[in-house]
Amino acid sequence: MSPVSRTAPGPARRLLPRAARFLRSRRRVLVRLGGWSLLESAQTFLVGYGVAQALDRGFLAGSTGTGLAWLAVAAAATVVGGLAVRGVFRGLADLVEPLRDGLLRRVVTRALHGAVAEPARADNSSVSRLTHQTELARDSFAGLVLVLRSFVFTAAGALAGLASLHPLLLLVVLPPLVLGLLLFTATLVPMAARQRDFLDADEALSTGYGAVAAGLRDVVACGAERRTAGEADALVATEVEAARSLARWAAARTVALGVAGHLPIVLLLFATPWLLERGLTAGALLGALTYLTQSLLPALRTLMSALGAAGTRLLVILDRLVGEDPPHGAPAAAKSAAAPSAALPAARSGTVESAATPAETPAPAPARPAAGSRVELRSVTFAYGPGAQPVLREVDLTVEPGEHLVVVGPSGIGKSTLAALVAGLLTPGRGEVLVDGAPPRAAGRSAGELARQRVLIPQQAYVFTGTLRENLLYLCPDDLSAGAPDGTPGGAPEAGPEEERLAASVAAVGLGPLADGLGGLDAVVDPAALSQGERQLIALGRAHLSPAPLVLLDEATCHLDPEAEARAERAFADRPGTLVVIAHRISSAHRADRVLVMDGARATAGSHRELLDRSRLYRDLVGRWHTGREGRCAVRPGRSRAPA
Ligand SMILES: Nc1ncnc2c1ncn2[C@@H]1O[C@H](COP(=O)(O)OP(=O)(O)OP(=O)(O)O)[C@@H](O)[C@H]1O
Repeated sequence: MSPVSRTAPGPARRLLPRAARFLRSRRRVLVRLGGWSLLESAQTFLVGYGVAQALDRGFLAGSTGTGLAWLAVAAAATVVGGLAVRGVFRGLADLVEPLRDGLLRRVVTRALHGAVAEPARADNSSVSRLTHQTELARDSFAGLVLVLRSFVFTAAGALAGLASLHPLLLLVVLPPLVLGLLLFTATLVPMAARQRDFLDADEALSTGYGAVAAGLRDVVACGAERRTAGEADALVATEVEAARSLARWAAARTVALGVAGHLPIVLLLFATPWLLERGLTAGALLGALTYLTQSLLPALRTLMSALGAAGTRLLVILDRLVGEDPPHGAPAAAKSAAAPSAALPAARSGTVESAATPAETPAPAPARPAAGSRVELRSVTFAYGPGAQPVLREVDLTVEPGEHLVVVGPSGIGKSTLAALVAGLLTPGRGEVLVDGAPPRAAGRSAGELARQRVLIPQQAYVFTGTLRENLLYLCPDDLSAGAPDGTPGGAPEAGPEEERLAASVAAVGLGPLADGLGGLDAVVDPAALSQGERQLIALGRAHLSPAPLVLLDEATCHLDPEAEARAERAFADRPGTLVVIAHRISSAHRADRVLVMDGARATAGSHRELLDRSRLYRDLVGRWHTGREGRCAVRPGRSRAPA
């Protein structure tokens, strides 16, 4: 029924021995619960029996007093039932809390063992197991004990009552009841399997989306959008199919509920003339209906829905908490869900083409940037929402190929927005942005081609777990990244012109000491262990090596000290290509061919000297920078738009 169903021994069979052990060790609690529950049987019996006697011996026999007395018996039975419930709840805690404690102990032990075995690998799912899943298990178990026990004792009381009123009543009521119960029982195991499939598919989907979200920059930068979307679609389709399959079994369960829960009443009414002919009294008929409608069938319905929902949930959760230890907490399907990121290692190692779909295969690109791109903004207006004030209004700008432009302006004026527009991450509301005569996101241009056309390094530099070499060659074509003799990307290469270029870029941006400290280019980098400045150096090295003729540095050196920043910027100025720097320090402006001052609606361009004469805002900014009131990274979480 489902493509994700299993043939391995089901969770029920795996858990049964443990459940039996758990219950055996709590015999006394069970006996106490049984004792209180017997009172519930008595209550059920007395309610139906009292109603029948009230009618036959009292009201129909002309003795109102007797009738009322029997009704009083039925009412008293209800009070006794209340006492029984109180006792049951007391006993319940003694059964349920040990289960929860045991589960918690097991989860903590497993998490600690996992952490000791693999310290670098955090098992975050333990938190969910410790809190949400153990609570769910406890609540579901408590609900099931209550409902199951109540059904057994209520059914015993009701069936005894029916038999005492007229044995033939059992003949009418029992067959549909048993048939419905059998049907229901038959759905239990497949339903649990479907529930498990659904949970697995759901976990796989969220793991998959998590992986995609974490690797979005890689996906966009490497042109793997279609492939990633295809993999995400497959995960969604699996979950849809699992949900459909679950719904089909839920429908089968509804049929079982109809047979067991409604057919006995219909049959009883249908068989009434036949029963009356065989000595059934009106009181007994009313008593039988009371048993069915007030006790037996409500208990059955509660049992079925509780077993259906809480039961299957409990089975699945318990299996997860106490079942076989998965390699490190993740279910099999969840691991396969990491599939979208499978595209990433190839992409990360620099083989951009290997990550792109055939339709998106980028055209061969020069290994070194050409003279540079020409960037034009023609009357560009951009706002972040339909009703929002434009951040840029009617901005015109031309950056010539090979030019080095520095953009300055007060915080929040739109400098990063400008960079994102040029990089093609945003599209202007009005006007046009052209890079070498075409919009960066021109129709037909793949993400891979876009990555070869320009590099944008934001403040929050992106470094991934992999070797330093892989990080640096991430945006390079194959000729440089496939340096290993066997062509294995990222392998230890032989010295050659490409290796020299790699070394030259490392030296140019000032990455040498960091590379040495890490253990060389083939040392594995742990992003979390790097400082922000170190991450920026690696991202700068990556941009420097890329063949893109346009480099956009959006405060990409803000965590470097002034000397390191100057060195990195010099490296980019010396690199062929067009360079646009969103300035972090005014010293950047001194090094530029031209400076663009953004001032709300206006943007003025000129050399540093010219702007000191012409722009009051520029003079202010220079003054502020010199007095040290500017120059910190203004990272705003959640606003990063740029793949590095
Ligand atoms: N994703 C976004 N959604 C809505 N508004 C945004 C978004 N990103 C930026 N803005 C707003 O657009 C304006 C310009 O932001 P932008 O980041 O381009 O300025 P900036 O000059 O680069 O600032 P800073 O120097 O502080 O980095 C700001 O008012 C900012 O709050």
